[in-house]
Amino acid sequence: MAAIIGLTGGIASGKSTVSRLLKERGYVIVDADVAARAVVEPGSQTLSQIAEAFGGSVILPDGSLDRSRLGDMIFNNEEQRKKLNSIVHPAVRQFMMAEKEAAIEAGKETIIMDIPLLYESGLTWMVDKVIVVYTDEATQLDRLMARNDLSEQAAKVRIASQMPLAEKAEKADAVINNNGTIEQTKKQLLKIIEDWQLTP
Ligand SMILES: CC(C)(COP(=O)(O)OP(=O)(O)OC[C@H]1O[C@@H](n2cnc3c(N)ncnc32)[C@H](O)[C@@H]1O)[C@@H](O)C(=O)NCCC(=O)NCCS
Ligand SMILES: Nc1ncnc2c1ncn2[C@@H]1O[C@H](COP(=O)(O)OP(=O)(O)OP(=O)(O)O)[C@@H](O)[C@H]1O
Repeated sequence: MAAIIGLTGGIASGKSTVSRLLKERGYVIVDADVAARAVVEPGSQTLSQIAEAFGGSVILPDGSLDRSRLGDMIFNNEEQRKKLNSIVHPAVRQFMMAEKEAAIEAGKETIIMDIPLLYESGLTWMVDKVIVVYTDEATQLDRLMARNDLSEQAAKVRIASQMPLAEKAEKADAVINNNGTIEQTKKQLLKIIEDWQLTP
C-alpha cells in the first residue's frame, strides 16, 4: 500500500522548497496551492461562485482571478476568508483526491500531499504521517516580505491567518527546521526519508 505523507507548514516556511527537493528524487507531489489555482481557471464554476460572493471586481479583464485583490479582501477578514474557503476547498479536495488516486494507479509507493492548511482544515485523515516545515517567526516574516514584496504589516496579517507554526510543529510526526541553509534542510529531509523508508 502506498504511503501518503502530508507536507505542511506556514506561509513561506519552505514547503515548496522541500517539495522541490522531493520532486528531484522522483517523488510525486500533490500540491494544494496548484489545485487551488486549477479549480479557479477562467470559465470554471468555482470562479463564478467567487465572483458572485465577492463581486465582479475580483475578475481581471482577461477573465482570470485577481489574486492580489482577493488576497487583500480575505487575509485580514476571518468571515470573508471562511466564505472563500467554503467555496474553494471542496473543489480543491476533490481535485487532490483524483490526483492521489491517479498516482496510486501509476504504481507510486509514496505520495506527498503538500497542504498548507492541513491542520486548520482538519485534513489529517487524508494522510498517514505529517512532516512540518518549520521556521521561527522572524525568518518566516523576512522570507514572506521578500518573496511577495509585502509590507511588514501585510505579511504579519497573512501569518496571523494561520495556526501558529510552533503549534503545527508540536502535532507533527517529523519536523524540518528550515531556519538554516537549503543544504541543512536537505540533510534533515534525507534522514526522514531513510527513517520512514520512503521510496518514490
Ligand atoms: C486568496 C488567494 C487568491 C491569494 O492568492 P496568492 O496568489 O496571493 O497566494 P497563493 O495562492 O500562492 O497562496 C500562498 C499561501 O497563502 C496561504 N493561504 C492561501 N489561502 C489561505 C487561506 N484561505 N487561509 C490561510 N492561508 C491561506 C497558504 O500558506 C498558501 O501557501 C489564494 O490564496 C486562494 O485562492 N486561497 C483560497 C484557497 C486556499 O485555501 N488555498 C490554500 C491551500 S488549499
Ligand atoms: N533555507 C532557506 N534559505 C533561504 N531562503 C529560503 C530557504 N527556504 C526557503 N527560502 C525562500 O523563502 C521563501 C519561501 O519559501 P517557499 O516558497 O518554499 O515556502 P512555502 O512554504 O512553499 O510558501 P507558501 O505556502 O506561501 O507557498 C522563498 O522565496 C524561498 O526561496
